[in-house]
Amino acid sequence: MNRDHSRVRVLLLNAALGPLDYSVPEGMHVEYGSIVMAPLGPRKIPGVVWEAERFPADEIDANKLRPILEVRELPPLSAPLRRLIEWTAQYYFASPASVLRMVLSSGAAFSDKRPIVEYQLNGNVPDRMTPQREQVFAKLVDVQGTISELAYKADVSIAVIRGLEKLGAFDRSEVSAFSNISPPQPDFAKVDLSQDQLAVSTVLRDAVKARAFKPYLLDGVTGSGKTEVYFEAVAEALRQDRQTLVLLPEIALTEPFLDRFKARFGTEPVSWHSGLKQSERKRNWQTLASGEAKVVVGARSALFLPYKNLGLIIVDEAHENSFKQEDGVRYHARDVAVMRGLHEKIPVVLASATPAIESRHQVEQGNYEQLVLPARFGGATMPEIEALDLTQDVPPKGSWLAPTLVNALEENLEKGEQSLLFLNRRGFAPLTLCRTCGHRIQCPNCTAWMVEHRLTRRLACHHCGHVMPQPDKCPECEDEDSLVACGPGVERICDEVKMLFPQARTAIVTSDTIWSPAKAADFVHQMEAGGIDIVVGTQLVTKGYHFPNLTLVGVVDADIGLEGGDLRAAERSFQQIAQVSGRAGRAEKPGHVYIQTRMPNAPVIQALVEGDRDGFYEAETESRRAAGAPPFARLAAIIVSSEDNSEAMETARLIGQTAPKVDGFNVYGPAPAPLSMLRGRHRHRLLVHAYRSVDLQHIMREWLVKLEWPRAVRVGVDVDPYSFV
Ligand SMILES: Nc1ncnc2c1ncn2[C@@H]1O[C@H](COP(=O)(O)OP(=O)(O)OP(=O)(O)O)[C@@H](O)[C@H]1O
Ligand SMILES: [Zn+2]
Repeated sequence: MNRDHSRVRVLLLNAALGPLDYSVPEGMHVEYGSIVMAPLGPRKIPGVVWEAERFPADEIDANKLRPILEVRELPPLSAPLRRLIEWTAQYYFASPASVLRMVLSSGAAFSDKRPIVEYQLNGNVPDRMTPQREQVFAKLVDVQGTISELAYKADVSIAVIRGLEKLGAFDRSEVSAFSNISPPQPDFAKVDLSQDQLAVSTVLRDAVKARAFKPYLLDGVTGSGKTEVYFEAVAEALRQDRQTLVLLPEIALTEPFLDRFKARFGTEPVSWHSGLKQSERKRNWQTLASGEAKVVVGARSALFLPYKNLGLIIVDEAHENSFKQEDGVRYHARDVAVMRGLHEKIPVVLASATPAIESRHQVEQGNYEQLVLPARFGGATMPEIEALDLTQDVPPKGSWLAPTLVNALEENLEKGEQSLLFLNRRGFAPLTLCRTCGHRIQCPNCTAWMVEHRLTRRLACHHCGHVMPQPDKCPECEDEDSLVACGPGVERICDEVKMLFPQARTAIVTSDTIWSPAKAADFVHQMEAGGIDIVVGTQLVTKGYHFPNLTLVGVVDADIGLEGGDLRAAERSFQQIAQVSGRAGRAEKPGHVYIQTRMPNAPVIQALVEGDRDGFYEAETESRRAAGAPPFARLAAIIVSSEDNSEAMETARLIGQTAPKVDGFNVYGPAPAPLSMLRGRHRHRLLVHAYRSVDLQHIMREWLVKLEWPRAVRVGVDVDPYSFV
């Protein structure tokens, strides 16, 4: 038999191993992209058949090859997807297996078609109650899920759920991982587009028909109808019987999106995010791989899924930094989306009211086409924006809202209109301090203060998740009643609002309160029904939402974002404040925005007040150009960490000392990271700066591959970094 047919290279789902060769037993059919099960030692692990020339590996003697055990009944991964996996691994210094893991989404691909058993409380209460059991009954009202999902949702151990199951507290039901879904209809509800909208949607529809790679920057002010416009492109993809992927930055935004999609297309799209149940995850994976799911809306991880015939990718709120993944494979979903478009030969639409400077630069370079929606839909006006100088308009002692803002809130309440206060800080207070000895309560695992969460009576580290009960005396000097909360978080602002306006109905919106799409849906419905007067929220409320009766926005502290100042600080502040301002006055009633600041003359604040977006962008772009910062050059961070500080330091020093000397390629550091301890690991950073003319990946690979460091040291590379801590 011809050796080439009996031997294949397989990329295994194991990040520690390179690809391995296997033999193909007679009668088994495999092709490139086939998903197979292969033996590895005593185990059996999944993998994908790959072109051998793309992953060099040691040639093993044909008679030593072990046979592939089975080919899964799943569509083979397409060539464009295989190229995307290779590109992502190469560009971001990740192992191909760790990218493959996102494609196969671990368990989701390997459904064995057995029905999944889910449980739901049935009202039977056991004779003996324990605190954990109480918790189950409190938290699992109307919740259905597998044993482990229920344990997770109730925050108890699996044993507690199992115990209750034995006592008959649950009803069980079998759910199939497979079901028929009715496809969205392109002409379910027609919308009349404005002239501007029509012009843009025509370009996008033609792009979908053209079936060619082309990136677009859909640049439209808040409330201009970007969603409405890209829906026309989705409709065209549906007519062409091709799939669409819509990426959203936050799972909290999926629920309102589903409603809106359903109103336009008659049925909900398939969703993909971390909040899915295992049964849903399996079903959704299978349906998008089979082509049955026509439209998928999801968080960044949806980008790597094996769509059968993708025809369009939309990245909504494309400027959002949450598209950058900060652990595992450190990729930027916006950028990988464009690469996927290139490989699949389809259009990619980046939609935003405040595009990233990187995206604008691509337009200037002629790589992306810009499509502009200059005005709000239906004659709604842009809100009036005013800066409040906190040094002049001083909040009373111990409070945070300036008198002018308080008056505005009061008037808005009287008018029966809704208000939103924005502060990008979860919890009650960012720091707890002892008045007697000056001790500050720090996380034991991180260089970070513990943040007080008064609603749950705990202190929490926002970096590693460590929590401790709220202490009643200073852990250092043991003085009682000496601990004070310093600075405000959203909970504290909400307390202030309640003191000022006891009659007002308030809501706190952060990832602590809105942690699932269902919670987000509750919030949206309450807002729409007029059940909330004043919302206090973090960046979670700044984007996407459309509440016609919301007319007042207060930015509690516009200066926070500029502290610490990495290269995008000003841009990010501008985007955040412009986005949150964009929630005000989106329908008939005009909106008003107050920005509290100590620096009313800062360029960011000035640009916001004057509505001079383009002026701000131009100045910011010029300063990036002058500084040789991205997008005019490229950066890569090297993060060295270990539980042993001297090991980490030595490795970082070794990396620094061996840095290659290449024109246009410079290495800065090492230096202790600003977050010098994270999850118990000491961290040191180096920063690589390279001009676009040099091949950063190639130089770095050649350099790092030759070095060795102790096993316990981790060296991570973050290409195009967004975080510098
Ligand atoms: N042609 C139209 N016909 C009817 N309603 C429209 C039309 N265009 C936009 N709208 C409505 O105007 C509101 C704002 O539109 P949309 O949410 O799409 O704006 P956006 O540009 O995505 O805003 P943002 O960037 O602030 O999220 C929505 O309620 C939308 O349904
Ligand atoms: Zn911590």
